[in-house]
Amino acid sequence: MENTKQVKLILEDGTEIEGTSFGAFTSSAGEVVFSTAMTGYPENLTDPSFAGQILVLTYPMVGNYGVPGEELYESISKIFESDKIHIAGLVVNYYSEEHSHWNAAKSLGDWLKEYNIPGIFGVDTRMLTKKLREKGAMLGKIVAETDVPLHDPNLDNLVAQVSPAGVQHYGHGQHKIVLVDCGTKTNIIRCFLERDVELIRVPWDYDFTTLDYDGLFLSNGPGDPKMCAPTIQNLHKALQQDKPIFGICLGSQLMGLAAGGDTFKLKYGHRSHNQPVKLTGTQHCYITSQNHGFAVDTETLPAEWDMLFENLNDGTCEGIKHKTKPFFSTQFHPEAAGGPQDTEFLFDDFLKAVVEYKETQAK
Ligand SMILES: NC(=O)CC[C@H](N)C(=O)O
Repeated sequence: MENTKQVKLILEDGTEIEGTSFGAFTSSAGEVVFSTAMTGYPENLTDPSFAGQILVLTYPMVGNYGVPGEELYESISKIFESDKIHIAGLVVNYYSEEHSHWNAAKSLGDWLKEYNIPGIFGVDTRMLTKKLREKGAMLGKIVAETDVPLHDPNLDNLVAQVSPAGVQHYGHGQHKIVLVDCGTKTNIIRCFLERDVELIRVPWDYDFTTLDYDGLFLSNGPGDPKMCAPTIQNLHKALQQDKPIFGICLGSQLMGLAAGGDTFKLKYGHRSHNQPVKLTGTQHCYITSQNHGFAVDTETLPAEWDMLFENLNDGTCEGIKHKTKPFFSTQFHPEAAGGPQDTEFLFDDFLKAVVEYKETQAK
């Protein structure tokens, strides 16, 4: 065994669990959250929405397919959801040191080491998940040699930390889409570039209302949506117009806040690849990929807005929609990566709304 150093996972309620270190032998604090997805750790670890979080995976064997090598397409990763690991730490039951997969370039442990992120294995992650479900998401820390204080990442402006510094352009399609990057997953960019789009990717606090565009997209991102005051202000202005707007995850929460509604923190969040959501007014259920700890409080939405999707596990809001204007959002991830791709058609619905908007403008 390459590394048999012991480390501890300590939760804010006093729970202490001993395990073995893999990845970087260092200490780290964050919010402890769990995902019940069975695969997809390369995607999860690079999803910027996980910034500040110690991720517990309930699937018992992790690392067996290693980590793929990077490949770029027009400066965008073809493989990962951003250009680095964002989690604060990783907690697994069995870490498989021997990996084997046709596109593996390195082990999960070596990849974590590259970014100085600690992992702990030998933890009963299902017991831990039951605890997090009963008590709710908790702060915690992985402690190696030196202790660190607990830290609540939801008090930080994590979006400002993961959003890009400048504006970038991609694609040469017919429809000009502004993507407000609050920590976007690259598969959202890939989903747009597979369609007839020119993408203008702007930072979270950029005043996009001054730009010439046909449709506005609001990305996913880490932390409490209420930290994004400048984005909410700009979005509020965009809501006064008629140009189509689509938001995913944090983008959905920002849409709710800009519309005048409120958001709240869920007891333990939704993180998995099999979350059932119902399209309001129908009996259609979609199985979706999710990663969120906050949600829009539908009770607080103004009269012009409706819930678009409902989570069939806990009844919470999985998306909202304006009753008359082409504005809609999903709390889940239609771009998947990882997870089911059943709702990718929502990108087409958005672009259809863009085409319709442009046709009415041309009349
Ligand atoms: N994936 C996301 O965009 C997550 C949004 C927000 N940070 C939440 O946890 O609810």
